[in-house]
Amino acid sequence: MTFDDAALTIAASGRHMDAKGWVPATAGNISIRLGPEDIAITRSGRHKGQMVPADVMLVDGDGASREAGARPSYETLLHCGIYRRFVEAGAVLHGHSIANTVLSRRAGASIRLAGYELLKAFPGGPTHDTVVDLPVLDNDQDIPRLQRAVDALWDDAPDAPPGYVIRGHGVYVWGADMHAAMTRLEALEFMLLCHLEEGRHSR
Ligand SMILES: CSCCC(=O)C(=O)COP(=O)(O)O
Ligand SMILES: [Zn+2]
Repeated sequence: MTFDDAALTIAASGRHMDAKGWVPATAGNISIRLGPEDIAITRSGRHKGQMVPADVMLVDGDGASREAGARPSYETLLHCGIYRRFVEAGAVLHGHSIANTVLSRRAGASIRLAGYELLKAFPGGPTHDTVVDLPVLDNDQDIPRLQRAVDALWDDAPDAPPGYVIRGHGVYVWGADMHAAMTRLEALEFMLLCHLEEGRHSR
């Protein structure tokens, strides 16, 4: 994929996430891996509902800007961490939905999703009859330190699902390409909303 194609895809994905209500204010960031050392990613502080291709820039595999003076997403190192760990990851999405924010504030170390048909969007077999324990990490403004915590989690749980939540902050999800990542994010946000609603009605 060329950088121009990636920028178009990322801009369209940002507008889609905004239409869903998952990226309020300037929340969220989005990337596509173009090669071993090239990642197209959203610039910091852009509103995802108004995204155009010029809101996307290039960084290297360590998150360093390839454009003099340009500022990539503050959370770029979290994207790099996913690409470094998972060779199959081709696109990463990060959003701040009400469901992932509220649920993560109440959760312990994970949010258990079980019995949902849409669990098929996650690895583990072509059935709803699986359980996904979505990891929840404490929020941290020190992004290198936060990435170290994510790496420690993956070291301990090599079968962790292709997503995690940062408490009171937002969700990270990835897939082989943008279509796969967005399908997974849509499935996950649907299940989290169901989980939230169930909690509300069982009180
Ligand atoms: C206003 S949201 C706070 C920052 C954040 O969590 C986020 O997702 C957006 O940061 P970026 O630097 O990618 O714009
Ligand atoms: Zn964020």
